[in-house]
Amino acid sequence: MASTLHSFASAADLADSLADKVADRLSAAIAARGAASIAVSGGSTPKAFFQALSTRDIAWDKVTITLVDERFVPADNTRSNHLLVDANLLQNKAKAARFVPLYQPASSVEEAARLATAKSAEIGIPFDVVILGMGGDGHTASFFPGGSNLARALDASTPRGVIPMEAEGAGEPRLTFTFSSLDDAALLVLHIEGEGKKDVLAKAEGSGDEAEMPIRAVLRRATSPVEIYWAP
Ligand SMILES: O=C1O[C@H](COP(=O)(O)O)[C@@H](O)[C@H](O)[C@H]1O
Repeated sequence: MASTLHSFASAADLADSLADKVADRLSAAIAARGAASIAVSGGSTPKAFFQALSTRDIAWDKVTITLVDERFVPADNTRSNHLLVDANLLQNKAKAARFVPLYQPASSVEEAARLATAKSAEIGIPFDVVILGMGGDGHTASFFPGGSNLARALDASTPRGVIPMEAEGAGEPRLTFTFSSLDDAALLVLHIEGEGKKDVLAKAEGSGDEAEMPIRAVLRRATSPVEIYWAP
């Protein structure tokens, strides 16, 4: 499916524009079905966007927020994506939203993935909005090059749900939604910032294996068009 690049003069401009776009999509879903869902990424990039989105005037009590991926760490760990969402998105007007965490206090990441799959199954599918990020190694969600479960995660026939992932570049074991859970979102966004990420994107858009740069799976095979949001 084709992708469209939206470039902005600054990260602040991008955050505002993306927040407006996402808020419009969530409001449209609420108008149509009485509920809306969004799966967001962690990492360093989405903070300003989260803060902008949290102020938008929509019926947040009808919105379910989850993460596209998470570290297998509790929510008070500084590396938790849940902590980032708590501090920056579940604030202001968005405080009224329901949050479904991927981390579960289980004895193994495999068990946590099973529990997270069961909990997230209550969220309507497909997601109304998915916001992906991308690492300098070409990973997105927790689809890491060399990841223990990468082939399963990227296989379009793997059912929707959350699976475990371990990889050298990932630090802790991870929990990630599968490709099939994310690629058909009504609004599918890849949010990246900086010249370095633009170069990584250009490389990913070239030829080469998906396993080498897993973002390629999204750019090449997502059912929905990919809206790429970039600022320097
Ligand atoms: O590990 C992760 O990294 C990616 C990219 O993060 P960034 O810090 O380079 O913006 C992120 O999309 C993913 O959700 C996160 O778990």
